Amino acid sequence: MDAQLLHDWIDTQRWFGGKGRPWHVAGVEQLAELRGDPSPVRLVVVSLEYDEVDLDAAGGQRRQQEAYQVLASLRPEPAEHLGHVLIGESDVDGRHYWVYDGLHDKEATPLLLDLLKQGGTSGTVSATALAGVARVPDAASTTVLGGEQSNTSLVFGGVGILKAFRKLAPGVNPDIEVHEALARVGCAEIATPYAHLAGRWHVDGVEVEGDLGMMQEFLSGASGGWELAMVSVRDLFAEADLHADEVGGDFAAESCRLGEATAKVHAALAEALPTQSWGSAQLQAVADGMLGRLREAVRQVPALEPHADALARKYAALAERTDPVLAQRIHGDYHLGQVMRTAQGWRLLDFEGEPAKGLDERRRPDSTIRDVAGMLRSFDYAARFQLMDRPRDPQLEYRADEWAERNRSAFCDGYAAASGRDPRDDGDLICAYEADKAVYELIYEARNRPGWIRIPLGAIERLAAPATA
Ligand SMILES: Nc1ncnc2c1ncn2[C@@H]1O[C@H](COP(=O)(O)OP(=O)(O)O)[C@@H](O)[C@H]1O
Ligand SMILES: O=P(O)(O)O[C@H]1O[C@H](CO)[C@@H](O[C@H]2O[C@H](CO)[C@@H](O)[C@H](O)[C@H]2O)[C@H](O)[C@H]1O
Repeated sequence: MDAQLLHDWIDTQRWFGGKGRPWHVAGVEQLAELRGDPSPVRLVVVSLEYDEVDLDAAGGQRRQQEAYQVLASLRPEPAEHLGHVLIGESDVDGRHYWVYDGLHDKEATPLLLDLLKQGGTSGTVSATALAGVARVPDAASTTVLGGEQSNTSLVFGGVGILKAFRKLAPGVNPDIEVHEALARVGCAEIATPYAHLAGRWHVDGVEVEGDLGMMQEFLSGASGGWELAMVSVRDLFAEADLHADEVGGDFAAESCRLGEATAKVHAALAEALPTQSWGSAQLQAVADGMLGRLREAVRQVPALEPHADALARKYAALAERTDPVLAQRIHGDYHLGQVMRTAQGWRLLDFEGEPAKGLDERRRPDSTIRDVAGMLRSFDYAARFQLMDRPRDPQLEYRADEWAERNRSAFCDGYAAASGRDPRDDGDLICAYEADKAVYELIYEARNRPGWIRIPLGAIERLAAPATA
């Protein structure tokens, strides 16, 4: 397939993380042909290389490489209904095709479903079917989820959802690993995993193996945590003379239940996967990592500079802690967009960890306080998001503070009730992890949504301010 065509298409996709940096296609490798003539469907890995040269630890020059998954649906005739997902026209194996993004092609996606349901292999792709996949109907209709996603998710027959990973990495994908481990210990606060896909491709001439996708139970009728929080804040702003606990859409009881569900998942993770006890050396390493991210963020967002010393002191306090910290597998990128409320309770989604981190780092044990801090930051985001496009209004800002505080506190209450340990008792940890998350968000917003930078910057100003008696 034509490399320039793939380049120009990938460069415009929401799931492509390298926008704005020059890069080129280094190779296109076919892993499997799911259907042959006359309209082949091929699962390919596009390897790309960034043009800028980095220095590696030994001072050598190297270029960063990445691999992306594409399901290419090759049609000998143009398909008008797929015009919005056309990759382009290309000559392949001596024939002319219109090439489409097969994950959006309802004639191509059933081939993936068949493979997932049957298990077994096709080319270098292997499918592992788990118990629940039998519930997905054979002739399932497919819907592609819209929205801001780092991957592409397909809903089959309203019963199963397949997340096809776009950016691939050799090794075990944490989302699959964690879902399987949690299902094994009977954790109820997740969507049951149904099947997964792995494949083999080459990096620098060496064959590697990695995960391509996971199918799990589709939580039908569930509502997203972020959307529910938005409704609650909207109701509060509509009656700004009332307190957060007086309006109909009060969210505190849900936040408390979310805290409980979070604590249960943390307990299940500690049961299912290895844990560590961190002493001062490990805490120093964590503080160093946070400091490194802070320095990088100051380089990218100069408005952070005046607060950098104060944040660095919070990280130093973490390293001075004398009590050991239990480290275990955690969610890693926890926020209101990663949880859904079903009729039975909250469910946690997407255990992939922070997309910007490498796979090894994402699989490393960490303090559960990283997740708690992530969700506390998310309550702050939810409270302030609807103030973004309005003229400044001190009354609404006051209400937003109140909403954030009420729900942050309810979440910690729920977490404490279910775990027997109140996260607020670990003030030094919470403070350092919350600051680190806000710094991550600052970089994320600068790259993706510059208009939102005020939210994490405001949090950093508050966290950096000297404590008042
Ligand atoms: N099991 C599920 N049931 C219903 N909806 C889901 C399920 N998993 C994910 N979703 C929906 O898809 C969105 C993106 O899923 P997520 O796993 O976070 O993907 P990504 O890693 O691409 O961000 C979620 O916010 C949710 O709306
Ligand atoms: O869900 P992803 O794994 O893609 O996470 C990334 O994008 C999130 C935004 O969609 C980002 O979350 C930040 O914005 C949220 C509101 O949109 C807010 O609830 C979160 O608290 C805030 O961190 C996330 O950080 C990023 O990794």
